[in-house]
Amino acid sequence: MSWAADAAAAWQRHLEQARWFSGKGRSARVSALTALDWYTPAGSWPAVRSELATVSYPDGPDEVFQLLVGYVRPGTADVPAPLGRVRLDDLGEVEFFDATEDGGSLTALVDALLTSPPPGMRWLEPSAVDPGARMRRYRGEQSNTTVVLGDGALLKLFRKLEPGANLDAEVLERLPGEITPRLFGVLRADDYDLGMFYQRITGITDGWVFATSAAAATSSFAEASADLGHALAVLHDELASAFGTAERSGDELAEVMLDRYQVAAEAVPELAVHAPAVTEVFDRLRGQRLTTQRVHGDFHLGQALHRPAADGQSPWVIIDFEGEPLKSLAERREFDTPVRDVAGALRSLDYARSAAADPDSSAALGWTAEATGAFLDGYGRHRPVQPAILQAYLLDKAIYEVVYEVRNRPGWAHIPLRAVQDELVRAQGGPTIRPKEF
Ligand SMILES: Nc1ncnc2c1ncn2[C@@H]1O[C@H](COP(=O)(O)OP(=O)(O)O)[C@@H](O)[C@H]1O
Ligand SMILES: O=P(O)(O)O[C@H]1O[C@H](CO)[C@@H](O[C@H]2O[C@H](CO)[C@@H](O)[C@H](O)[C@H]2O)[C@H](O)[C@H]1O
Repeated sequence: MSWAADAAAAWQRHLEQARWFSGKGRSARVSALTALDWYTPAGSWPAVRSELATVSYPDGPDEVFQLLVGYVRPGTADVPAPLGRVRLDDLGEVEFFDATEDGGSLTALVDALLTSPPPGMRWLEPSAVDPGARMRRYRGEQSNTTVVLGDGALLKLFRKLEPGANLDAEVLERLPGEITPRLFGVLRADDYDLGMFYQRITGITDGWVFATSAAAATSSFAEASADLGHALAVLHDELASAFGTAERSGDELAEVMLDRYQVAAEAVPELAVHAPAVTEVFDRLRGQRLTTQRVHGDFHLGQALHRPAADGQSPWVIIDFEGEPLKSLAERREFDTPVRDVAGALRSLDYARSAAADPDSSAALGWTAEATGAFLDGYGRHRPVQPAILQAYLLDKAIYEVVYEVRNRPGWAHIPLRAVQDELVRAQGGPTIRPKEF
C-alpha cells in the first residue's frame, strides 16, 4: 500500500475531531491525499510540507482541505501522539503529525519560507516576520488555523481550499492597512492560496467579547459603536477605491433576496409562514438603482478588533474578508451594496443583548437601541443609509442567520427567528427597538 492510503485513514480520524474541519458529521472520507513539494531543505528534521486532502461525502461534492504535515524519524516526534507511521521514498520510515501542533515544525516552515522561498511564496514585507519569534497555534474558535509569530505577525493557513485567490488575502493586499491588518506575504501552490502572513494587532479586545461584556453589565456601548460605524464607512471608501463600484437594479436584488428566502424556507419550515410579508419588504427595493462594490460580506462584531486609543489610529481593526460560509466563492466575491455590512453590524448588536440577564428586558432592548443609533450615526455621518434598503438587508441577514444557526448552533436559532418576526412587524409600522427614522 502507498503512503497515501496508510495516511488517509489516520487523517480521516484526525479531521473528525479537528475544530477547523467543517465537514464533521457528514460521514466524510479522505478519498485522496496529494503531497506538495517540501518546504524544508532535504536532510533537515522535521521535514514539513502541505498535503491536499480530497474529502468525499455521501451527500454532496468533494472538498479539498489543506493539511500541514510534519515528518520525523520514528520515536523523535515532539508532539504527544503522532498520527501514524509511513515509509516515504525520500525519507524512509517516518512518523507524521499535524505540524501546526508542533513549534519546531512551525519554526522550520517559516525559516524555510523566508530563506529559500518556493516559487509560490510571494513576499510583500518579509522583514515584518521574525523567524526567531515563539510560534504557537491560536487556540480560539476558527475555521482556518492561525499561527501566532510573536507580537508582530500571524500566519493564517487556509484549510478549506478553493481554486483562485483567497478573498481575505486579496482584500488585505489592496487596502492601505489603516482599518485592516497589513499583508506581509501570500503562499500559493498550484491553483490554491495556502496561507498568508499578516500583521498581528496587539492589545486588542474582540468586538463580540467587548460588546457582550457591556451588554451583560448594561453599560453603554454607544461610543464604541459609533466608532465602529465610522470605521466601517472608512473601510467601504477604501474598498470602493481599490476595487471600483458598479450599479445594480433594485428589482434584481429583490429577486435574489426572494430566492434566498425561498431556499431558506424549504430548509427551515418556521420561515415559510412569513412569505407574503417577506415579499412585501423585498418588493420595496424595486425601481431603485443601487451602487454596489466589494464589501466585507459577513460583518459582525467578531470580525472587529478593538484596541486602546492611540493618536490618529482607528480604534477598530476589521478582519476576515472571506464572506458568508454558506455562499460559493463566486458569490462571495460579487459586488453588493455596502448596506449588507451595516445590516450585519446591527444584527450583531441585537445578538449581543443575549448576554444580558434578561435579553428581553427594556434595559437590554434599550442597550441595543442606543448602540444601533450610535452605529448608524457613526456610519451615516459619512455615508447615509436609506431605510427601505436597510430593512431589506436586515431581513435577508436574519433569514441567513436562521439557516446558519439551525445547521450549526440550534440552541441559538431563536435569536434570528425572533429577529425575522420583529423586522416584519417593524416593516408594517409596528413597534421598533431601533430609532424611529430607521
Ligand atoms: N490581525 C490580527 N491581530 C490579532 N488577532 C487577530 C488578527 N486576525 C485575527 N485575529 C484573531 O484570530 C481570530 C480568528 O481569526 P479569523 O480571521 O476570524 O479566522 P478564521 O478565518 O479561521 O475564522 C479572531 O477572532 C481574532 O481574535
Ligand atoms: O465568523 P464566520 O465568518 O464563520 O461567520 C459565521 O459564524 C458567525 C458566528 O460565529 C455567525 O454570526 C452570528 O452569530 C454572532 C454571535 O456569535 C453574531 O455576532 C452575528 O451577528 C451572527 O450573524 C455568522 O452569521 C456566520 O456567517
